[in-house]
Amino acid sequence: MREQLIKICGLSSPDTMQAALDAGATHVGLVHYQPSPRHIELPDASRLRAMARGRAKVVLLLVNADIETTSAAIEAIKPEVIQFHGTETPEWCALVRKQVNIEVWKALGVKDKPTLEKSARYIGKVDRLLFDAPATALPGGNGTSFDWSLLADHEHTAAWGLAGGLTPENVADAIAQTGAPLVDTSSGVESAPGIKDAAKIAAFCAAAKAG
Ligand SMILES: O=C(O)c1ccccc1NCC(=O)[C@H](O)[C@H](O)COP(=O)(O)O
Repeated sequence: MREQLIKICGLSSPDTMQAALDAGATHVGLVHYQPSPRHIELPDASRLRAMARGRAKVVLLLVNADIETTSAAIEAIKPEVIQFHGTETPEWCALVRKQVNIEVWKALGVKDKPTLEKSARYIGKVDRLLFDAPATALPGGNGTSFDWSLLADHEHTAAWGLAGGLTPENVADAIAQTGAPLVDTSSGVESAPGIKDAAKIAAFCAAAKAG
């Protein structure tokens, strides 16, 4: 039976990292992007990274980071995955993937069919596409969903995941509707922006596994 992949994104404290690991998250996201309420500095990120070693894959989340920031973050965190969540080009993603030999994901905001089809330019350049809601106040982490029916007849030719407004209450339905092999949440498991809630994390993971 296929394992449901579950990413809890925007973790920034040891207790909620522990909650995500104990709940069975397969991926844990660390946001290194100053404007985000989930931004984590590299020393703290490195300490959370150590907690996850051998239990879940650490996803370093960057948004249009320059080479120095990208290099420093990779060196400090040594993630299993880098998720680019800005306007990074397929060429940039492929270059980083080749240079550092780390799994690379590209997040894309799905507005309509054309934007979904444009994701094809990343095929072969990244390891996974993450279909998220379009950027609003932030490039991601806005707690808003996109129209999942847009995925109904989309031919997935690469590994992919679903993000945007997923909660313990709707994640099973999202999986049933889309067949998403990976689900990703940030706002939906928080009590306030940037404040992760251990009970919501557990509920999300349980619902996703049951989905
Ligand atoms: O989480 C953030 O604060 C964030 C900020 C800037 C870019 C990306 C960000 N999050 C990336 C993610 O993968 C989120 O989990 C994804 O966008 C879904 O967020 P949400 O709708 O809040 O569940």
